[in-house]
Amino acid sequence: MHISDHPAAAASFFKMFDFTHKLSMIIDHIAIHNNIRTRGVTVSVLLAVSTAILILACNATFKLLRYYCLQPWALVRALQAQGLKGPVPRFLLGNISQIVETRNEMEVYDMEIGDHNILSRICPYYCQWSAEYGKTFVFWWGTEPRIPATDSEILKEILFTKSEYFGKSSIQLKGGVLLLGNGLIFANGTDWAKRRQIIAPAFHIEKLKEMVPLIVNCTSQMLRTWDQVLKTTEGSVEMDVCEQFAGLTSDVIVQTAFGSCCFNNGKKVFQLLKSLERIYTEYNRRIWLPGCRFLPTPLNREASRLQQEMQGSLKAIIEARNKCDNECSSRTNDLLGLLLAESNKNHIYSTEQKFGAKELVEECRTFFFVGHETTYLLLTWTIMLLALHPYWQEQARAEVMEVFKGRDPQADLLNKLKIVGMIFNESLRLYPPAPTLLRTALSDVQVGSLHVPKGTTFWIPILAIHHDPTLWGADANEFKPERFSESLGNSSRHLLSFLPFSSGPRICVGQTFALTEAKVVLVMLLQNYKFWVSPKYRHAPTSMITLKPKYGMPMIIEKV
Ligand code: HEM
Repeated sequence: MHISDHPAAAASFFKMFDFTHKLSMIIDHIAIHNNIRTRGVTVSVLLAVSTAILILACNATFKLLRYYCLQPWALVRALQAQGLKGPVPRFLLGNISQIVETRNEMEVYDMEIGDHNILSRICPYYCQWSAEYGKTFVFWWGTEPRIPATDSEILKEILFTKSEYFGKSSIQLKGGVLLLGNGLIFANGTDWAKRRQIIAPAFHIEKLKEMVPLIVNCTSQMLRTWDQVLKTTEGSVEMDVCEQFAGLTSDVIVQTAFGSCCFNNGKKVFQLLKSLERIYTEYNRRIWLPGCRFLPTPLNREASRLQQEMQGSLKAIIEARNKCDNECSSRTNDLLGLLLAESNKNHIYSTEQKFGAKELVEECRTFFFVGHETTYLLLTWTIMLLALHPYWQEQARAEVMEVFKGRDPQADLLNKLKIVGMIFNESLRLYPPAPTLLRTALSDVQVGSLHVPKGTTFWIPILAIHHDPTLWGADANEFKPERFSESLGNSSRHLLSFLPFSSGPRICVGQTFALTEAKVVLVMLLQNYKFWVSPKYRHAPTSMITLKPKYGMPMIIEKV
């Protein structure tokens, strides 16, 4: 256990240091008056240091004991007293080992291509436990109790009516910060409200419209390279579209959110994120005891080196943007422009709400990750579904041809794409890029008939909700875009059955950005190419933070 792993222990260390100093001065005073000295080192110093070490050790032990034993034990009792059952947790690990083992077992095999019943593969532990204990049970992620929430009335309370009682826990922060950064996505309370207020204007619909030509430009560059490859082959080519879309969406987020002067450093950040993702995957395959991540193992050392390089590249982006020429400074309303303006302000906010250089770096890191990862996955799964369903591929192409008549996509016409919208919704339902959500009670709160103690987390399995036959019908695992023929607002179906972007005040801030980008790219793809699934494709969806195809998405591509 490292001292920095536990902020409270770190604080007590510094208090103790101060205390040692004062104690040593008092004892020194007594020692000098009584003439007690041993080889130049006063007895007082030795006495004070050993007393301080003892007190420090007791204090830290008590805090660790409270954090890892007493608090979880109190939570177990409070939840059990209300009749909540669940799998038996192990000391410190909770049910992590069962989760990791069942997931690894399922991933040994590939699925049939065209089989969209992926819940039992992605969340096998949930299927097993919900069959055994019913809809509401409790399992443990380390020392954090997690209660699945799928009922719409409960979801309404967590995400809307009582959302202020919920936030992100320190365990979630520790798990995700490696990739996602400690930005808006992990903030709580007034800190979250302040950050959201600064960031939201960058995603205003009018701002997004200005970004469409930039997205068209980035997509054209990708398609030019595809055309060049196609010229050298006999009319068709095989390509891993997952890799292609990852590159494209990273170019788009750098250009639209950070400015063109950041391009090279932006590329570097994405390479580093890719390496960090490999490490994160490796971390998730193992079972970790608290503090293990601070041991100097080769994996931990590599993670720390990459983290440092990442901080360096992000700082370079911020410096470059600060010095940037007119091209960038005219776009002060993009994401980085807004963040820089905020951090350059003379702050009237309390230290807690301060938006300084550190916050700026972390926020940029969040946007680098979430700004491209989820959108390239939406595009990847959508192309797979269209390749498997030529009827819908043709319907979508016909609509695109009718609306744009072969021209580049324009912002004002994008909302005329009804069929394309239905296809994206159905793709987000079957393959939600963010398959689960977590909401931790920041104080005691009543939810439905449950008294939820502070520290309890609701685990919202978006994937399970989206595949639930009681909500979506017996054909819930089939690709049927016609389900979304009514607009979502008019649909009689409960809004909380479809949560790809979450809902309530913490709904994805980049939702419209992502859908605008995805539409522009899909329009340009359908105008130019036809898609078939390659015989090399292995259907093996896997989930770490996001839901992705384990072995990429090789596709056969042909000119229209
Ligand atoms: C298909 C694409 C996307 C999907 C499916 C998606 C999904 C989500 C979900 C489910 C959440 C809630 C997470 C939670 O509360 O734990 C979320 C939050 C967030 N998303 Fe997205 N997202 C997408 C694209 C984007 C893009 C393009 C950006 C930015 C450019 C973005 C930025 C964010 C941020 C900053 C949050 C945190 C919001 C807050 O807590 O106030 N997302 N997203």
